[in-house]
Amino acid sequence: MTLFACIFLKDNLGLKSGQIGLLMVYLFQLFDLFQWCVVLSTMVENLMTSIERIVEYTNIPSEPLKEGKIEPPINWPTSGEIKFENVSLSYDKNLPNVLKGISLNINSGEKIGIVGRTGAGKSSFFQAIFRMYEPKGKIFIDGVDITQLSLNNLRTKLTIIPQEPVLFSGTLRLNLDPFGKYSDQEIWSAIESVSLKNSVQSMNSGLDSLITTGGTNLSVGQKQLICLARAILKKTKILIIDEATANVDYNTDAIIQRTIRDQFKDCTVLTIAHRLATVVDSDRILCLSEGNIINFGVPKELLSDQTSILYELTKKLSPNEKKLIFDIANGVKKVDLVQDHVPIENDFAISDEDTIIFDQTEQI
Ligand SMILES: Nc1ncnc2c1ncn2[C@@H]1O[C@H](COP(=O)(O)OP(=O)(O)OP(=O)(O)O)[C@@H](O)[C@H]1O
Repeated sequence: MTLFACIFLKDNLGLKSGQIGLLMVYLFQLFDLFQWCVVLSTMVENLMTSIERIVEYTNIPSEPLKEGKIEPPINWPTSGEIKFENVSLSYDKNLPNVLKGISLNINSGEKIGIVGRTGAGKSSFFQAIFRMYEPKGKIFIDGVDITQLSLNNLRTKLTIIPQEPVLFSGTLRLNLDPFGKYSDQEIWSAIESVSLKNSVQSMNSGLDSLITTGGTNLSVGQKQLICLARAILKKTKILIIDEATANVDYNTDAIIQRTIRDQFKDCTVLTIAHRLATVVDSDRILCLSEGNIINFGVPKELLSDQTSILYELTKKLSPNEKKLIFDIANGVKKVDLVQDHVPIENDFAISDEDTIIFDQTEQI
């Protein structure tokens, strides 16, 4: 438009050809500049959401991590017994209780599966143990009332493997041992326990290989195995698993379960799982519904009771899956029921930058 105006009005405006050329050059540069301004303003707008989030987070009152009424004994907990006495939990004082007066005893070293329909209160049960929200009633671990402990003392003594594995951008070593507490030998031993030793050894940088933010260069199963290695290193007397294997295939689930059985033999392990095969070989199953305990017993007995929640949950399964659940509960070894897995070692490859690149097929 400007070009045509210049050509047709050249004489009227008294412009020379050279001036028109110069005008066009500046005009094109200006277009680029405008485009770049639009790109930058959109980027700023997008990035401002991060600032908004930071401001929001800084306004959240921090938890009093160090304030506690009692100090636990050194090395607490040594046996991992858990006792709930009339425990209720509500997410806000204006909201109804999601755990309604729960009382139970979990013995030292017991493996407990927690099942129930969605919204039954399974995760809330864990929230109460970690005091993410303050529960009413009393929770004892090895005889110590955890509601009287500082959050720091409580949470450093428990380990959780959450549904979404948490990995940081940084080295593999940092992800396994963020506080630099363990020797290389201990870290390697944990890596070996989760079948990652050969893969990590084959990397140029070994433990110093890089993991991208959130572990985006790993599959879900691989991230879970790294989280499991981290839990093995920390090795607390109580391990809590919140649907950690919900998004992995049966074989990876079997590897994780087998590793947990081997490595946490003497620990109390509480596991929430929607996949019944994951928990039906537990010592006891806790069945929750609407924040109440409906059944708490040995899987085999619960499955023979047609009124139990566990039996009810098997009704939705295919005949093969149902048979698998009953077989496991009747003592057929779970690891024998899944196909041999493809070793995870095959899935690793290393780029020139020493970043760990995994096959994204999640076939471990
Ligand atoms: N942060 C929260 N704020 C308010 N209510 C919540 C919150 N988290 C959970 N709830 C409520 O607490 C109840 C129990 O939820 P919870 O997450 O413990 O159930 P769940 O058995 O773990 O379910 P799912 O299997 O779907 O994870 C539900 O009614 C839910 O709506």
